[in-house]
Amino acid sequence: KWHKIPAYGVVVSNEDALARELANIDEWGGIDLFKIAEISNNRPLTCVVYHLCQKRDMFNKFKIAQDKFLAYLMTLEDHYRNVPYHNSVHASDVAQSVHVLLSSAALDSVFTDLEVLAALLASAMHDVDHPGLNNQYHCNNSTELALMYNDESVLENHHLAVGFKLMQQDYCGVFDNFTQKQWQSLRKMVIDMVLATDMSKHMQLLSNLKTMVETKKVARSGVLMLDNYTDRIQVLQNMVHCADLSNPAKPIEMYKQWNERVMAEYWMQGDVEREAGIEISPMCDRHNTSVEKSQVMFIDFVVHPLLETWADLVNPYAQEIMESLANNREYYANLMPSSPSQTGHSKSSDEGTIDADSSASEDE
Ligand SMILES: COc1ccccc1COc1cc(C2=NN(C3CCCCCC3)C(=O)C2(C)C)ccc1OC
Ligand SMILES: [Zn+2]
Repeated sequence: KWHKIPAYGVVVSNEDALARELANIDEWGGIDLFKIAEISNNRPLTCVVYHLCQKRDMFNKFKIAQDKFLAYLMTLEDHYRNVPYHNSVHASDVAQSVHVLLSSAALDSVFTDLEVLAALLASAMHDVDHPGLNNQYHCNNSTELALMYNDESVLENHHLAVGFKLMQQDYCGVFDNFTQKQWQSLRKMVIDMVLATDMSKHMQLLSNLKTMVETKKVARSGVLMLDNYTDRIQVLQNMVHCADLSNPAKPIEMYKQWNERVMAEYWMQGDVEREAGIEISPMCDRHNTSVEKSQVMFIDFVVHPLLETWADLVNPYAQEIMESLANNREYYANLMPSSPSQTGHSKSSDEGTIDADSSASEDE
């Protein structure tokens, strides 16, 4: 018997409320993923990604069986853990943020449908089965995962292995109608994007993006011209990376919730390390972290440099994102004990800086 698929993929008590929450899905910060998690019985990833694929007509373009795609999304979502930050709400946030970045006028018709599908799929699976303990923890303790992946992008390799393994299950045969060429291209792009979410690759990614901005070719219509795989995948990798680090550029109420969650997860890791009598990772010690200072430094040394470069690439179509980031930085700078908020992005005081390159190997 043909089972009717619910409008948003998931059976919900109040479909109208879900429809309302999803109405502004095309806008930056336009939807509240926490509310969507509540309404969808904690299936934000399934309903957001299913809805985005419907809006982008992916099922017809690639002859994807909707029931199998839904089964895959549900199984993928089931394999996100109930950790404070790296759960399926974060993945749904990254997917929606990528959807908005992809829709930038500077990227109009730049990417193929296959590349768009790959970016959405990479976002959906990019943190699956995240244990709430970062790469540095796994490497320091030679955990099973660190041994499996020889300390190299340990979590990111694991997210990919789990995300693709789940597709092998026959009821998740999402890409049965793909040609071998399509499948291999999709798989390679998803792998390249998810591996690029490893924070230890941040400086390399940012430097590639800066080079692209300096050498960018723009058509008369104002859209970017990307004529080889290296350039195309670098823009896609940076897009997913920007989405992954976009919390500080979202409406303050949502940003504050993400901040509480990421601190909770880091402090839990610090508790595990303290219990085990091992060195507590930076930012993970609940007894001496300045929440506001962490945010200002995260923005000044990691998020602003990245989003500013992205804004240059798609100029002028990311001004709203940059304004939101600047407002949110002031919010936390004003909350910082003692120092009045500084204007602009001056170097923070000499208590050391965050070098995403060195310490970042610890994360994601
Ligand atoms: C240095 O910032 C922090 C330290 C500890 C707690 C919070 C912060 C600031 O707030 C956020 C941070 C992250 C992340 N930071 N990093 C790493 C951390 C190590 C230092 C340098 C590289 C960046 C990550 O990998 C993720 C993406 C998970 C994500 C959301 C945040 O806020 C909503
Ligand atoms: Zn992530």
